[in-house]
Amino acid sequence: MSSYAPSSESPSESALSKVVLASNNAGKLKEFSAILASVGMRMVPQGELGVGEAEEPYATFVENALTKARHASRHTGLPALADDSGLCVDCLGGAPGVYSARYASLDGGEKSDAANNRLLLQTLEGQADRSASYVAVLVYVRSADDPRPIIAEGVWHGQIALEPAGANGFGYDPYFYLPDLGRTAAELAPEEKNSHSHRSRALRKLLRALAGHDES
Ligand SMILES: O=c1nc[nH]c2c1ncn2[C@H]1C[C@H](O)[C@@H](COP(=O)(O)OP(=O)(O)OP(=O)(O)O)O1
Ligand SMILES: [Mg+2]
Repeated sequence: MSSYAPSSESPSESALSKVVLASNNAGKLKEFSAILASVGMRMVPQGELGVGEAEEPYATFVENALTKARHASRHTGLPALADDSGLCVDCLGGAPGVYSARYASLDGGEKSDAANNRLLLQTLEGQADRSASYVAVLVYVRSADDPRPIIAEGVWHGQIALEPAGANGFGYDPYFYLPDLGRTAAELAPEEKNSHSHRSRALRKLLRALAGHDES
């Protein structure tokens, strides 16, 4: 099937279906496509267009997301949307934060969700304050050198659980406990996670900003 919308679809659909989603994370891609589908939109994952990973050398989510978006746009000639996200733990001063994907590997371990979760649990052993937030910063560029990127941030507060629970989601989700919901993010159905998550909050803000952008 073509990645591009047929001309019979709405203007927003045909415009956004020519946007590259600048991520190779299968968990993020699933969440983005479900949220976008719920508002009748789709974007093309960069992998479908042969775009590989961008470097993420910066200490802020926004700079990394901007670099990923510019990279995907440069390689495809299309507008691009990127997500840089992570888990910020209060008693660790916001770590692992932008380094969440590399948390264990920066400590000599492997680069995997399992190793990251093991290190997190070990680091928080005996810690009473286990409050944490997921943060997602999304950046949209119309071209690789767009001088006016659109930026949106979403935050989701929770607690780091003592034991993992649930098999949905990805990354730190089995340990990200939501006191209000009484479950971890990995115990939520995908549509429940998408109605609460940092990523969905940021994406809804971004879509609103995008809709109003050319008028402002
Ligand atoms: O909803 C989430 N549920 C669980 N974990 C999450 C979530 N959101 C971010 N995270 C964690 C996973 C990874 O350790 C890091 C993102 O790192 P980040 O560099 O943005 O993504 P990535 O390298 O996996 O994919 P890509 O850069 O291609 O988008 O934060
Ligand atoms: Mg990454």
